[in-house]
Amino acid sequence: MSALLEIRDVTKRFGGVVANDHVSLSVAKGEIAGLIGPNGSGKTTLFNCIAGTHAVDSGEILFEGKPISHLRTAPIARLGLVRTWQQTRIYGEMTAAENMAISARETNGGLVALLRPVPPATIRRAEDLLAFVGLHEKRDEKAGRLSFGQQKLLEFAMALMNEPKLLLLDEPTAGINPTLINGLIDRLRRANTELGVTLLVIEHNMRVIMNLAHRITCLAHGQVLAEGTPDEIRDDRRVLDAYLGVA
Ligand SMILES: Nc1ncnc2c1ncn2[C@@H]1O[C@H](COP(=O)(O)OP(=O)(O)OP(=O)(O)O)[C@@H](O)[C@H]1O
Repeated sequence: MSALLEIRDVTKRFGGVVANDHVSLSVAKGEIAGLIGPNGSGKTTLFNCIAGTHAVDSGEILFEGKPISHLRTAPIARLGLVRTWQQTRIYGEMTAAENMAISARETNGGLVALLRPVPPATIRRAEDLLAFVGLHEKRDEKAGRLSFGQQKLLEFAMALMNEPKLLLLDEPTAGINPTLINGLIDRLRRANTELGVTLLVIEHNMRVIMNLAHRITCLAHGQVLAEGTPDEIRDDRRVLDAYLGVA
């Protein structure tokens, strides 16, 4: 598998805090990669650097072989690299279907595009994706009335609207009840196998990430501590120590 995303020696500081300290990692096209590490180890900062929210202090980030570290969020999203957030970002007063339509437009022309009628192809894709995440029956319900787990599924469907090549998911299962978690894992896997979306997933739930990821990178103190298959990471003493605060 060729590298879709390559992070080369990236450092990001906030004043005296080195949040990412010479981090290198790559995500192959077609894989589900996991990113783990104790609180404050630099996972979200790395996502922000990749997605263009933060400028890196040094190092380089390549997407499909092209440098993207100088680009902002919107142009990066247009290249097919999209992220989701720990907190859901949906419009509660709009219906699920309207949220889907808006997410298609936000990366394709800004708020001005909202004034234009929704193209039939967008409506069809929104319907298909709502069905894909199991929310088709809720399409006309206000998004703010959906359960938290359903809102996360809606947000996932919204992220798929623009046919991302790489989706960065920040704690997709946080706050979701165990029954819905299994459904979400299934949808993430199917997005990977059926829709061809490569995934890079930050996850604190070890059961989820060990189950889902093909390969896992563990950060500690802003640095890459370990990298390997779920089995290798599970058996790595350094990873356990980092979580116990020993490393
Ligand atoms: N905007 C910011 N300004 C100042 N310091 C920051 C900022 N963002 C992150 N940090 C610091 O950078 C370090 C890494 O934080 P980051 O949020 O990336 O870790 P994390 O692994 O995502 O943590 P968590 O698992 O708790 O979300 C922490 O010391 C944090 O306090």
